[in-house]
Amino acid sequence: MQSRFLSAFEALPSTLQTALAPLLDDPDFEARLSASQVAALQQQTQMDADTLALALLPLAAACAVATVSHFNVGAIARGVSGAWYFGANMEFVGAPLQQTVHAEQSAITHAWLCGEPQLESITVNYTPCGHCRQFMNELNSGTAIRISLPQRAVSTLADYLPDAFGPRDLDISTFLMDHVDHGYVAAGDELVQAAVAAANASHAPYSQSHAGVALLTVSGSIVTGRYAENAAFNPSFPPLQAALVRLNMQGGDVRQIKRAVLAEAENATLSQFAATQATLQTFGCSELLHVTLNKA
Ligand SMILES: O=c1ccn([C@H]2C[C@H](O)[C@@H](CO)O2)c(=O)[nH]1
Ligand SMILES: [Zn+2]
Repeated sequence: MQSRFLSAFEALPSTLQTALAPLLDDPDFEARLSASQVAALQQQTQMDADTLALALLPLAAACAVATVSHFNVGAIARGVSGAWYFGANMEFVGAPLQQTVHAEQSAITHAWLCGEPQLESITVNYTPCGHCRQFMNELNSGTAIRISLPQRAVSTLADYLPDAFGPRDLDISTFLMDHVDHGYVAAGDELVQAAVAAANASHAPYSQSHAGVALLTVSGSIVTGRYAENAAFNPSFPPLQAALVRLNMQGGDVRQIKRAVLAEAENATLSQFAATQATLQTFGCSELLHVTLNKA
């Protein structure tokens, strides 16, 4: 079992420990559960889905990298496919606080990067902040997404974010997690192509400044992240942060990043380059290639 899970695992109810042990003992456990794994856990523990998700939260929170606040937030995004995706907050020493990843953003991005088409629920160990409520309002599940918290009745985003401002106010009809392919191409190696694929699936309906990041780790694996814009602009989630979420969920560490590629649409209004470069430098990575995307 990955060391980050050890103490949280030991504090779980014993029936849940028994049911989870084979999954967590897999060294390649990527902090997500397939629909059949969720069904098996429910069957073995006799817990309903909301109870099980709440019980699993300490494991999600154990993925937090809270080097500034030491406040671990965990979230579990539950997809319509039946799969569940862990998320946790990430803080970056040496970078501005604005680069922080919230647990809800982490779980949602994790689900999106794994190809989940839509979310049904999100379970979190603290009440979602205003920024996360706004971030969630970009989703294709709209304000119907269920929000489950410890010792609180399950409500929807509509309850947590009344009188919401969202994509529809700007006449946008493509929502976060909708399947898109922007059809860009660029020449380059495998890492470049991974960044191109990420940009092609990015959500930038407000600026059309589609962007994707690909990271190469010291162990040779590639992790990608897609840019996700928000109707209120500031809660937009940068492509580097998305890749860092995936890296963290896979058990990786920002200090393992060897080389990075940022792929951005040609003549875009916005650029992620300076921010991406600055944040990567705080991890000791100075190898960032900037690739321009053209329509095929
Ligand atoms: O909704 C919230 C509120 C806060 N945090 C994180 C951000 C930061 O890392 C820490 C302190 O705010 O908690 C979340 O992950 N989600
Ligand atoms: Zn938040």
